[in-house]
Amino acid sequence: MLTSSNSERLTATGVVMDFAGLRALDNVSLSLGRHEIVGLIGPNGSGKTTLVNVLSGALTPTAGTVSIDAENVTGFVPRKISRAGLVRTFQTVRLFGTLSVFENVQLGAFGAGIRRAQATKKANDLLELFGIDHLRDVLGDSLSYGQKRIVEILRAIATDCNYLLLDEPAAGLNEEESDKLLGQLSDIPEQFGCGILIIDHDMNLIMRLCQRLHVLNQGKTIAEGTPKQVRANPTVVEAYLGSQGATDATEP
Ligand SMILES: Nc1ncnc2c1ncn2[C@@H]1O[C@H](COP(=O)(O)OP(=O)(O)OP(=O)(O)O)[C@@H](O)[C@H]1O
Repeated sequence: MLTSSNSERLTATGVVMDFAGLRALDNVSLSLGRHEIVGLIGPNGSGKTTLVNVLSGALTPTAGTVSIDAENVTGFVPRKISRAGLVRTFQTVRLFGTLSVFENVQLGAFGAGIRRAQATKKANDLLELFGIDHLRDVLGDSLSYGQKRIVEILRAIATDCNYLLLDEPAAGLNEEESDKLLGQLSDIPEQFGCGILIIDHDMNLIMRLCQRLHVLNQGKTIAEGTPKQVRANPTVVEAYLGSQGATDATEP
């Protein structure tokens, strides 16, 4: 695994997020390099999506800072955050249903200010690389759920982002689709210099895909480490994984 210098990292430091009396995030610090995949896991309501919302500019934290490549971007609106190199996907897929797969991916590049010729090449290359060239002219609305997920991810990569936040990309996928997604995601950091922060409840996917895990419970970080370390952590097993998850999930 390549390592990123400090100036090439997404970093959250001491993030606090309060919602009218509820502390959804309590002093959370996390960092992501451009050449790694980090998993953000924890039980329902532990603050995972809130943290992604803070990182991507949808929420301004009550306290703490977010920086991208050493630039303090705390409180920046999502558009400015994406210009700084961070793009996210959502729990519910947001594709343009009446546009083709190719057009959806190309639009991602246009949105980032990439010119037509280069955007077209980029979309063509990505469809080929991810083995969905045959779906090029299929409309977004006609895709299977798993196909929509991957097109959404390609649309994000087409922006030339350096940090990709994926919120439950495997939700609703069957085992075969989830395995396919694993293969498609695992090369992205090395191939595109784009680090991935992934939230998912599919522990089989998370444990095999991620180099590091960050575990939240009730808004607090309860563990950080490799999948192996996290799986062996009794606090995490008690709060989230349970004995079933701890033994079922495998890593390479
Ligand atoms: N906009 C909001 N207003 C008030 N409370 C909120 C808001 N967004 C989140 N919360 C609360 O903050 C806490 C953390 O929620 P969050 O959605 O971040 O958890 P999560 O770990 O992503 O959960 P899940 O795995 O179910 O998606 C929850 O108690 C939730 O109800």
